[in-house]
Amino acid sequence: MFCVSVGVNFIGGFAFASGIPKSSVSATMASNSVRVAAAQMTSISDLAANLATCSRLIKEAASAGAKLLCFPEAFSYVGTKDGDSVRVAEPLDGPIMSHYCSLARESSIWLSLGGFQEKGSDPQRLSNTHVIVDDTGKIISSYSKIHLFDVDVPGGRVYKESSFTESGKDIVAVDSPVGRLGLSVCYDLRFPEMYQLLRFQHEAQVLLVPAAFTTVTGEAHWEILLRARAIETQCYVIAAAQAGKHNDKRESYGDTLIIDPWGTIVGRLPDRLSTGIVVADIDLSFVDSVREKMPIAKQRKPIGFWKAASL
Ligand SMILES: O=C(O)CNC(=O)[C@H](CS)NC(=O)CCC(=O)C(=O)O
Repeated sequence: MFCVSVGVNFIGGFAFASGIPKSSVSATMASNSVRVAAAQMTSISDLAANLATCSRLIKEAASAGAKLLCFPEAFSYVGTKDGDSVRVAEPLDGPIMSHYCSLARESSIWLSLGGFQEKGSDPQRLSNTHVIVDDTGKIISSYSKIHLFDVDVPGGRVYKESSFTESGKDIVAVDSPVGRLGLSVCYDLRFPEMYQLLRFQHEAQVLLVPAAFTTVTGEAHWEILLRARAIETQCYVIAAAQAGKHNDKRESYGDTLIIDPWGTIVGRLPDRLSTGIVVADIDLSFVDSVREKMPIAKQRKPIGFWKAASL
């Protein structure tokens, strides 16, 4: 079974839980736009099973005409306990990432692989790395998660990501066929200054937020934070999410979203927890027009202004 969902909240967006969409997708594509896709999945502690799911979703996205497919944080593996992901961690030139690079090449599609367990020099700790692969299967950029999820979730678990993860140091933006991408991972979403830098210093047009939000925090904050980041940076936001039960102890909120620079949701799966892809058309001239009509880049005050004003 598959379903296509197009409604007031899905302007230009299509979602399908599996298979090829019923409607003729290309007939509705705007002339100067580029199609993107975002995946939703429930990764488990089985590398081969997750790779098979990703492979299927990559083929779906490519046949829907998407130039870029974004996967959620921890797409290749979600362990049952913290140590598990350190054990499966590999360098970016290891066998796991090369499988994903081959899939990109075979389907001629760019991939955003958010939250790969990257092995570093410290055997006790990994980097939570967002990797961009081009349509020839080449890794062209990577960003390691800067803000680590050390949080006592009210009514939920205590998380201490820093106990097994090394924090990244560099902000990363990279050009792609769908515009200039600003890279981030999950909990970074709560730190707006990073997205301000991505927009105003690194000239991002499309912000990528692969995530595995908790159910409690997702319900309260997910959509609001994502739409706020889109509105205040005047960027498209693509937020691929882990969804549902990974194991007995772990569950993710889901609700993969694509949002335009006006804050409108243009892509959302019909079911918050299903596995599948959603596609939407990115129109960079719309980014320009929003920025031209509301010129916040020129109107914002430098830090020095605030210091002087408060004296
Ligand atoms: O470790 C893995 O397997 C994948 N990584 C995660 O799940 C990470 C670190 S524990 N989760 C988050 O950042 C949740 C953020 C969140 O839920 C919020 O900001 O509210």
